[in-house]
Amino acid sequence: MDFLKPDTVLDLKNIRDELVRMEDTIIFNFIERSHYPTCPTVYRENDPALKIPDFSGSFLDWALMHLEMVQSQIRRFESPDETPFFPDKILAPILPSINYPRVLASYSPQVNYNDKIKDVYIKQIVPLVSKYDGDSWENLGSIASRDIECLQSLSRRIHFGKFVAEAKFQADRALYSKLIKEKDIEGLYKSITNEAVEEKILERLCVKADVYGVDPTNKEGQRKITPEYLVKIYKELVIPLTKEVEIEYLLRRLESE
Ligand SMILES: O=C(O)C(=O)C[C@]1(C(=O)O)C=C[C@@H](O)C=C1
Repeated sequence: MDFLKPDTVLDLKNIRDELVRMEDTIIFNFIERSHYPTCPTVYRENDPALKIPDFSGSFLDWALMHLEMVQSQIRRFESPDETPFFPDKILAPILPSINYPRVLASYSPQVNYNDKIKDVYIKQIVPLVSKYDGDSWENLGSIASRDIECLQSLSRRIHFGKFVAEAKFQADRALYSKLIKEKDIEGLYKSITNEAVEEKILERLCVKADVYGVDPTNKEGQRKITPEYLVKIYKELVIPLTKEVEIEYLLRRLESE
């Protein structure tokens, strides 16, 4: 899909194809993270053993915030599919602006689930994907770097819910306008849910985890990722959060009419 061509961005088939491609990015980012232990020091706020000058927060927050500041200067957050974890810290680009045509409602940047995504990642995903429970002082920088890759790919996937929601809204304005006016959250969940699509995703993830998670020339070797926990992460976290983004986006959609 091409963000300079709105028609390609709001085509549900293109959106779903892009979500499928993102599965590979997310799986390979989990595999990279799986070489390291949990390393709680990376996530502990204001750890006395890891003092960071002039900063309140965790080592991961420090690294992510500074990376986002640089990435904002090279236009990362001008792209409508990117959502910053530190929206108050992003800087003006040093490159000329691209002026993407607007495809999402103007309030869309305010639909930001990154705090929740970071919390869920640290508490629920890191323990599942890590090699073992423990610290690794010599790898703090590598682990934070892998975490940032995991977080940014999860954030992009989950916030893609905004494109899905906009495409669905435009495909049936009458139905969605009625549900939004009535604040019928249950009705909205029902109409955005497509169980067949969800099942297909989970089936495909099982196969991908099976194939990508182990050296194909040594199937008895160590598994870096298992179908069980990949399906669990998608079923219990990624898909539900994508739907939350869709609902929050839709509930405000009539503001933009
Ligand atoms: O593809 C859609 O229609 C979506 O809304 C996205 C998604 C997902 O997160 O993958 C979420 C809800 C649907 O039940 C199916 C899939």
